[in-house]
Amino acid sequence: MDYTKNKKGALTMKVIIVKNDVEGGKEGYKVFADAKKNGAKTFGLATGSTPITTYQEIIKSDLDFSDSISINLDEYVGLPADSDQSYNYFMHKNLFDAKPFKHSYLPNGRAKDIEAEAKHYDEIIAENPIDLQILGIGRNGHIGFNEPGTPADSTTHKVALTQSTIDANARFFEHEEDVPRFAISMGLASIMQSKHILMEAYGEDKADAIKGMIEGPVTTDLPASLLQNHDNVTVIVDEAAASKLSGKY
Ligand SMILES: N[C@@H]1[C@@H](O)[C@H](O)[C@@H](COP(=O)(O)O)O[C@@H]1O
Repeated sequence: MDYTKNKKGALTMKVIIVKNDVEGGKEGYKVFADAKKNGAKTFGLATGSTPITTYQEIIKSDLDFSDSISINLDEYVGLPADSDQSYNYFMHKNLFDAKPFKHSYLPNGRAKDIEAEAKHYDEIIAENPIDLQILGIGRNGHIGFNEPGTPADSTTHKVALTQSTIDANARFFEHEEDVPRFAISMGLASIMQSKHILMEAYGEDKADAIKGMIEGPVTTDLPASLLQNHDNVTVIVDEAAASKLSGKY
């Protein structure tokens, strides 16, 4: 375990390398438990397969979020209301049904006016500053749905998903053409405002993105690399996702 230096030479990312996602979930749980103990009230949550083991550990525990707020990163745009592919559905199934929060916010991907919804979501984030934000990473280094090239000062916005993300997400859908082409996502600036960021990544197909995030240049071509300029980031990766790192951690 060690720290990596950002461009300013400050110690930033705490990198924890684990055997697999099950071990990672236990470490992730500890980060949530510590945050709660230290008075965190608002938790930024993520979907995807990555945070599931952390959510499972939280569910098994006696952590109580009934006095906490959750704010999710993103949601697909335009899925049918009853879709079991929505991130709203995912969060209920994987966390909220077992561990209800006082209030849980997700962007409304079925809003008529997505721009107005984005503005409303930024107001929610401003009123509830995020104490701990959990993140996964896309194979192209995206965080939330902030694809390469997203401006660093972006707030919540509508996103056209890249083909790489559509392909990666197709595994969750019956047909590739069912994968939504648009989403609404917190922006990079919104994510960077969180007091503490927990990034988790598992598997070899995340190795390039993790290498760029920790050891590459800070560039919006790989949005997660911006995290080098945040002063409180914990990274939990398995050996496969860490396999391309050249520094000692
Ligand atoms: N919007 C989500 C991201 O929040 C997530 O980090 C990424 C990786 O997903 P997975 O964890 O399944 O690899 O997928 C989607 O694009």
